[in-house]
Formats: sequence, C-alpha cells, structure tokens
Amino acid sequence: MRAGSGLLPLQVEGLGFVAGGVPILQDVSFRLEAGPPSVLIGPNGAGKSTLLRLLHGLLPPSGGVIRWALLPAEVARRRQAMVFQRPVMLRRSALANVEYPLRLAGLPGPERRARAQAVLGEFGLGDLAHRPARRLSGGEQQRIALARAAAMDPAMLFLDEPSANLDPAATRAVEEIVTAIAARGTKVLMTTHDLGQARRLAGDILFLHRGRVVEHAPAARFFAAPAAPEAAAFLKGELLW
Ligand SMILES: Nc1ncnc2c1ncn2[C@@H]1O[C@H](COP(=O)(O)OP(=O)(O)OP(=O)(O)O)[C@@H](O)[C@H]1O
Repeated sequence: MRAGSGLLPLQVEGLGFVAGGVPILQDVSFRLEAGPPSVLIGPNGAGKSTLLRLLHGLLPPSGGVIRWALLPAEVARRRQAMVFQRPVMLRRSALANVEYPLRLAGLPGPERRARAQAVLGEFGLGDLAHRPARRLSGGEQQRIALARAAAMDPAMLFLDEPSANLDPAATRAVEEIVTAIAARGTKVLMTTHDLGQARRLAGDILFLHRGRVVEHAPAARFFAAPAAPEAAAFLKGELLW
C-alpha cells in the first residue's frame, strides 16, 4: 500500500481558531509522524473536533501554520479523509456507498466495484455489501464509513469519536478496522473519550485542555507518567473544565 508517503510529517505551529470573538484553540503546536494512530484526548469542549476540522481544511485557522511535508495544501487535502461520529449513509447499498467516492474520483465502473468489494472483504464486511446502508446498525454503518474512507487509500485519516455510542462488541469491531487501516500505512489521527480505546490504539497521545495541546507524548509514557498536571488529573477521572 502507498502509505502516508509525501504527506507526513505534519508540522503544526502556533495554530489558533477564534469563533465569535472567543478563542477555541490557542497556540497549538505539534508534529505528527507516520506510524501508529495518534489519539487526541481531553475534556468535553477542549477543542478536539475543531482541531481535526482545521487540519482537514474544513475550517480556516485564525492564525498559525499547518504544514504537510512535500505537498501543497490543496494536494495534501485530496490525500486525506475524515469520518464523523455519525456517518452519512447514502440511500443505497453498503457496496454502492463504498463505491461512491471512487466514482467521484473518476474510477471506471468495474474497477471501482472490484476495489469496493475488496475493501469490504478485507474488513470482514462482505456480508453487508448488498444490504441497504441506512438500515444497518450504528456500528455497521460506522464500519462501512471506515471502509468507504479506506477505499480511497488516504495518506491521512481523521476520525472524530469513531465508536461513540457503540457497545463493546461494536467498538471492538471498529477498532479492528482502525488497526487494519493503520497497518495499510494510512496515518490515523482520532479523538476518543474512551481511555481504554486510546490505550489500545495509540502510538502517541495529544492531550488537549482548554484549546491548548498541553502534552504530546508516546502513549506508554503518557499513561504511565503524564507530565502535565491537567493530564494527570484527567487520567485519575478528576473533573476538568
Ligand atoms: N464555530 C463555532 N462557533 C462557536 N463556538 C464554537 C464553534 N466551534 C466550536 N465551538 C466551541 O468550541 C469549543 C470546543 O469545541 P469542540 O467540539 O472542538 O470540543 P471537543 O473537545 O471536540 O468536545 P467534545 O469532547 O465535547 O466533543 C466548545 O466550547 C464549542 O462550543
């Protein structure tokens, strides 16, 4: 697979976002390398979703720099995908949903069908291919959405709480797909409120608090000995705001 070649490292410097005069993100700086998923954690309202949207180009920063390696930003954007907490399914089969972005990308019919079927098969979703996507369970829809993103072979994939509201079995199934996507060489940056999930998936953790990245560390180090007092309190389950 083609991996995150050309796109990473991602260098973020002094990134800020202001909405209605209120600073939502302030002076956010970090560097993301190719490798296992990076996981963004922090209390409600810390700015996690906003940060993903800025990086994916869905919101314009108020200040700072987002620098993808080697590629101009417009090209970098075409090599990225994002899956939201509640993915939008088109009123057609799961297979047709996976084919849809491939069609938009100009892939000829037989080729896109073959690619969509291969991805569904690879992620153990072949049985769902001909089911109407909107009638699938929340967990099944989320897995189809992940397959739809993976079919485009993105260098970078942003996931905003991919298993929010899912039960443990469905969460596990989503995590298996995220792991498979990362193993294909796609760099994943995801948010989660599930600290167990962060431990299971993360290579590194970005801890966001009140619009600032207050710690960025390898996951094992972060969970064993968080350096920032806010991160330590968060891991202990103390209320943060
Ligand atoms: N366009 C906007 N206009 C005004 N306020 C905004 C806008 N976007 C986000 N916010 C505010 O910015 C803060 C951060 O929101 P964001 O959704 O990024 O946080 P989060 O860390 O993802 O939270 P959660 O964990 O609850 O999903 C919140 O207080 C939110 O209300």
